[in-house]
Amino acid sequence: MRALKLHELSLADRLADNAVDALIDEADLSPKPALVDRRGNGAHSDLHLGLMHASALSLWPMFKEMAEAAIEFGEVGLPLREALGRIGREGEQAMLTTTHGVNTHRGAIWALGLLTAAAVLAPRAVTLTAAKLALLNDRYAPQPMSHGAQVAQRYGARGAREEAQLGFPSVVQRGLPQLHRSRQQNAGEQNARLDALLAIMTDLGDTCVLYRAGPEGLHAMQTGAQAVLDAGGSATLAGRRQLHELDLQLLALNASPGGAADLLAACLFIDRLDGAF
Ligand SMILES: CC(C)(COP(=O)(O)OP(=O)(O)OC[C@H]1O[C@@H](n2cnc3c(N)ncnc32)[C@H](O[C@H]2O[C@H](COP(=O)(O)OP(=O)(O)OP(=O)(O)O)[C@@H](O)[C@H]2O)[C@@H]1O)[C@@H](O)C(=O)NCCC(=O)NCCS
Ligand SMILES: Nc1ncnc2[nH]cnc12
Repeated sequence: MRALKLHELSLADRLADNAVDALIDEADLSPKPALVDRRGNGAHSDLHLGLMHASALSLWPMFKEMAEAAIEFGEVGLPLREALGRIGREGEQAMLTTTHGVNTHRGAIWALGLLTAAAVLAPRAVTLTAAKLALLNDRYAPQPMSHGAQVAQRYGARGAREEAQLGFPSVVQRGLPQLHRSRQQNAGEQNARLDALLAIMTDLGDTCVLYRAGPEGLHAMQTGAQAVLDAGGSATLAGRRQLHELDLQLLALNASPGGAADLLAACLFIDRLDGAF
């Protein structure tokens, strides 16, 4: 049978491929501090790499449906926002069925879902358009006392919702510039991605870390990530030593930067967007 060429796939197909590839590349990237990677489960007892892959693949139809909804509605507005909310909730159910109830990618569904729709509407202004969608209030969204909501109440933390509503500052101001800088310095692609993750961690109010390890854990994540970059980044021996220290410290605190991992996937998605059009 003749293989399909890239341009014969629909835009929705290509964006769904891009989103799932970003999730798989994030999961595979190693060594990530306290996160699931090729080495092991990090700070998680209920996650492993195979589950992260299965979860990512289970989300492909959801990302395609989100892109198709954006094509159908054609503009930022409440009808599209509420369609994305419904599709996202169904996607979460598909994820939970695949993982037998483990939350692998809730934050990623939110961030990459908004970015996928935004990439259809305004490929040159993706984060701004995603922010406009995130600012609209989905009347059908349940208001559970999520981990994010609990730490927002306890510490006044800015979580996944605000990150999107502000246009993903951790991605635009930290992750993507570091990814490009490290590539320019010939760090190698895997080291450049690790550096991008670390740059996101230096400033993020990651509600996963706050929920599991409180402000002490968040401080350890932010200062430890900065120390790796200050030592020269993941491509250098001194940076690798600091990265190992950070891994040990976060594991001891049970502090998994799951929010930062999702935002690295968002970086990789945006970085590859040119190839999807
Ligand atoms: C608006 C929502 C994002 C809901 O947000 P909220 O903060 O209320 O809910 P949470 O359930 O806490 O999920 C937010 C997830 O976002 C990631 N995250 C954390 N901090 C940030 C941040 N500062 N910026 C961006 N993203 C962030 C994070 O996801 C990752 O961690 C997950 C594991 O977390 P958790 O469940 O807490 O897990 P553990 O500690 O491991 O649990 P136990 O071991 O104790 O069991 C993992 O999934 C990563 O993805 C946060 O978890 C949005 O979700 C929403 O409204 N959804 C409804 C439907 C919808 O509209 N969908 C999208 C349409 S486009
Ligand atoms: N690699 C990873 N490990 C743990 N939690 C995550 N959430 C998203 N990616 C993750």
